[in-house]
Amino acid sequence: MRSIISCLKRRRLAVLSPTLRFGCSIETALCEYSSSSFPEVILTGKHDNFVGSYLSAPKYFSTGFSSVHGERPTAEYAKLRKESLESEFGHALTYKSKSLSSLYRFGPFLALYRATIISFYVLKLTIWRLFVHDIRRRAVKFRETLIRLGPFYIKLGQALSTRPDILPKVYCQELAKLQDQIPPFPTHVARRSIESQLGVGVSQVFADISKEPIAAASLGQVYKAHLHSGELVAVKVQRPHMSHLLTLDAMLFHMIGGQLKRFAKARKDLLVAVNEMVRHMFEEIDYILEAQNAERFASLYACSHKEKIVPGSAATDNVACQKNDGIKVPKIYWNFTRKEVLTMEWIDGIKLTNESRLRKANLNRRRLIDHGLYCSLRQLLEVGFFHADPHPGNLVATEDGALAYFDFGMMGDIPRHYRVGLIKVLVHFVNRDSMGLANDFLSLGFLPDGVDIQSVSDALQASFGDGTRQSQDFQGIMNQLYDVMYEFNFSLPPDYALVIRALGSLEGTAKALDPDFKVVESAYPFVIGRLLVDPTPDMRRILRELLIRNDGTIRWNRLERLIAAISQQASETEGETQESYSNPLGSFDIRAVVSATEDLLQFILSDKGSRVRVFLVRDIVKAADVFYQDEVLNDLLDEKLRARRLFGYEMDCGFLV
Ligand SMILES: Nc1ncnc2c1ncn2[C@@H]1O[C@H](COP(=O)(O)OP(=O)(O)OP(=O)(O)O)[C@@H](O)[C@H]1O
Repeated sequence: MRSIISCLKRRRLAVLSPTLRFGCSIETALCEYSSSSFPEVILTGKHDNFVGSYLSAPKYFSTGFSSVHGERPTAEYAKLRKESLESEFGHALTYKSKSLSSLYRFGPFLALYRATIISFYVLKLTIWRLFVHDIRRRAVKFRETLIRLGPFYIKLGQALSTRPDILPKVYCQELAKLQDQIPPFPTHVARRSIESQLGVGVSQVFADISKEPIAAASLGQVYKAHLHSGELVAVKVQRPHMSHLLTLDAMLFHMIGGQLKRFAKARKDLLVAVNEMVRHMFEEIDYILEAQNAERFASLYACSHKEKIVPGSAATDNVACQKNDGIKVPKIYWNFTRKEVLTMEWIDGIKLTNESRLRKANLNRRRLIDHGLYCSLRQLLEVGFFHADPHPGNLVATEDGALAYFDFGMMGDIPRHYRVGLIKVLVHFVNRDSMGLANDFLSLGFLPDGVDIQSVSDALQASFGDGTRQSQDFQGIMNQLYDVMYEFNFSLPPDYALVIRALGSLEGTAKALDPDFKVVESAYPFVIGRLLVDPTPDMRRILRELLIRNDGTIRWNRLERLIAAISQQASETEGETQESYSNPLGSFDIRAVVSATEDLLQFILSDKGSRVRVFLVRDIVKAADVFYQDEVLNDLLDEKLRARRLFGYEMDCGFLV
């Protein structure tokens, strides 16, 4: 409380008082603000007809005004953005004027009021914890408290659920249950918001709209409506005053967090992580950005893209596209979309958790899982732009067997070196190469510089245990890794936290269809495919690591699996398969295999491959020995069928004797 009062005295609560004046356009002003020297404090500007408040998060502003994913915004986007802002802030002096100006006039008191409420709940929780020592009960209470505290804290809890580097595992598991916990807000408020955002009456835009929301979520709720043209649409309307509420809570949280850091030995990176989460939250309440994300996602994944691999290139968006019905994304109606209202095509779907409806619709679950996993792996390992929250509420099956994605508010964009890093982690994990894994974690920034890498490797090696890990759940594997890494003060870079969230959500969703589903195992053929088709040096190095041990010996079992996968792919390509559909996960261009094999042979024949050649010759001699001494040879001589299976044609094996 003292800190709030001191901030009030120092007038750092700019959000609540019209301290800044400017005489330029809204965009220029906000851009200037974003690059101003203000710390993470809310900024308010008042200039005749403009009152606004924003968290000074430069990335947030840059997303909105100067760059979208590093590109200049399209003219259409900039126009919509401007309209949205003007409508938002214009209303400060129109129909919402009273409520908003009173909000600002009484701002400091509102902040104090809110701070009191938050303190009350925090105090209650702290006292309760003094009497309850069971960590699971504590975690449940923590989750319940977050729900009481509202959208900001619910979203924060959802984000924290993927951060076992910040919170204990039990808490993370409990917070993962935080979904759609807020009751819907009244429809008349939603209608008013639609009208104010679109600038016309609801009946002028929609021929009809459902009386009650079809779905309510933490930040908004969805209505079903018909346009006058007859098209069925979903209208997502944001909860009122969302940006103000989030801003206020974010600011108070930041202030309290700052003080906590001073008094308690809070982790240094905690506030950085929370700031990143808040940034994502602000992105989520910008439906124009969400609509853009949906279109980008559709253009990349709603049809099958064969990436043109440009050796060494970082850009992966240059894709050629063939139509594929496997993935669907709702089409955006830009004319009826603003910052707080999103109008999109209505997609009728069956929730993946609704087993009986899926069965009735005669949908092939295996196909749904494979397509979902294939799409997710392409997002994470191939293209980089990914849906960070594919939980069962955001993925539905359509009657024709496609998978539809909803909710593009939380998206991640990982650069190529991170994607390669992820593949390395997977391969080192499968190889149980603890030193490789430890080095990956260090180079990806999971571990602080100067960490004793040998100790990390030893701890990881010990955790590999009895060798059953490969078939474990992704969540199980992560939990085990976290347990090990916790000792070494590891922290997850925000992008990776999102990747892990995406994989965790995906596994949860797939498990709703198939309780035995394992992400890591199922992803393996895809990873192999990536390694084969991508001829860049780093990928070739990983392929070699997969097949050849550090000491130069060859992993024959892996090679055998690889050859089996290739021959299956070859037979599918030739149309020999009897299956009703071909699994996209193991599909790759057979020409790429030839090129990969050539590269591998070149390596073996090069100077660097001299050790491998020694082991190769040794293994061949050993194998020949087995042929001479074992019954295998007799079997071969006796059963020509076996010979045919081994060599592909009937032969006289006599020469071997
Ligand atoms: N285009 C659509 N067609 C049909 N139903 C939809 C559509 N878009 C959303 N829905 C329904 O509305 C629900 C909520 O939508 P969405 O997840 O986009 O909202 P949200 O406010 O972003 O939720 P969250 O709290 O998960 O961020 C979805 O789970 C889905 O059931």
